[in-house]
Amino acid sequence: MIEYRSVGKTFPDGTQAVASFDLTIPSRTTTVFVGSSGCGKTTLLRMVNRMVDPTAGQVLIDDVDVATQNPVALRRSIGYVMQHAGLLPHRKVVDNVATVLRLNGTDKKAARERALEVLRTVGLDESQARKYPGQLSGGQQQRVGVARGLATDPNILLMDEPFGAVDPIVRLELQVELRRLQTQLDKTIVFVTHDIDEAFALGDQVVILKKGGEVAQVGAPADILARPADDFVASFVGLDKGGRSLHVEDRDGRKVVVDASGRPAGVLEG
Ligand SMILES: Nc1ncnc2c1ncn2[C@@H]1O[C@H](COP(=O)(O)OP(=O)(O)OP(=O)(O)O)[C@@H](O)[C@H]1O
Repeated sequence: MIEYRSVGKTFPDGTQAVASFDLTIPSRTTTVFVGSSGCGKTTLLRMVNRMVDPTAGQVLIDDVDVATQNPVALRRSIGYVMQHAGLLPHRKVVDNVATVLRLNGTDKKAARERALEVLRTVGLDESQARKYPGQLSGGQQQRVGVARGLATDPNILLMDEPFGAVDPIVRLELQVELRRLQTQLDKTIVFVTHDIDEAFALGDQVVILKKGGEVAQVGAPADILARPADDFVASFVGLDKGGRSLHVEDRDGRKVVVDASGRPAGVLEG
């Protein structure tokens, strides 16, 4: 479990990124921070592994304040996946993944074996593992980024807009893949995005943020859609202009669900 208790962050230049933030993130679930640019998502995410230290309040992992932990050891014990995969271009894919393990003291052979195993988990084979990052597509590079985040089998995986730089179709594929991985691996995932559809697709718990890390609403996607807290949330999730409204039409005895613009979204069963 990760807990934010009255957490604030003011950067040395006086920018207040987060005013006062409280949240509990249950273990083995996916929590998504979603909000527009500059609302403090990345700052909040990075407080978990001490890439950013709060200037007020506490962040606790399983009841232990991260401020009491060695930052380097903490960072190595938590998976981190960033937007542009962040791979070393002159090192083969397998070595990019093995590097984290080597830093943790795993010997070379075991590190390579584990790297290949975790690359297989994210859908990459041995021939791709032997390539350099630049020889892979953007979507494949992101898979390598995820593999690297998972290499040490951390309990917590932090993901900062990991699918932001790939095209929409690959992005959907990666979302499906992450959901599959989550069922298989059971990690505590904290995921940052500014895309509400992505947040709803991935989050067990979705945290909609306003500027300064202010929480507009926290909840399961269906609950947010059913009961948006205010007009800001309704508009952010696309309820205000009928963007998500669906209705049922009878077509040859089948109940077809149709969106506001008349496009079919599916068929009602039962
Ligand atoms: N090192 C820093 N020094 C000063 N201000 C910072 C620093 N890092 C972030 N900020 C500011 O803090 C606020 C929150 O930034 P943060 O990156 O957490 O937002 P975000 O929601 O992740 O945005 P984006 O989606 O654009 O990445 C912004 O106003 C940003 O400019």
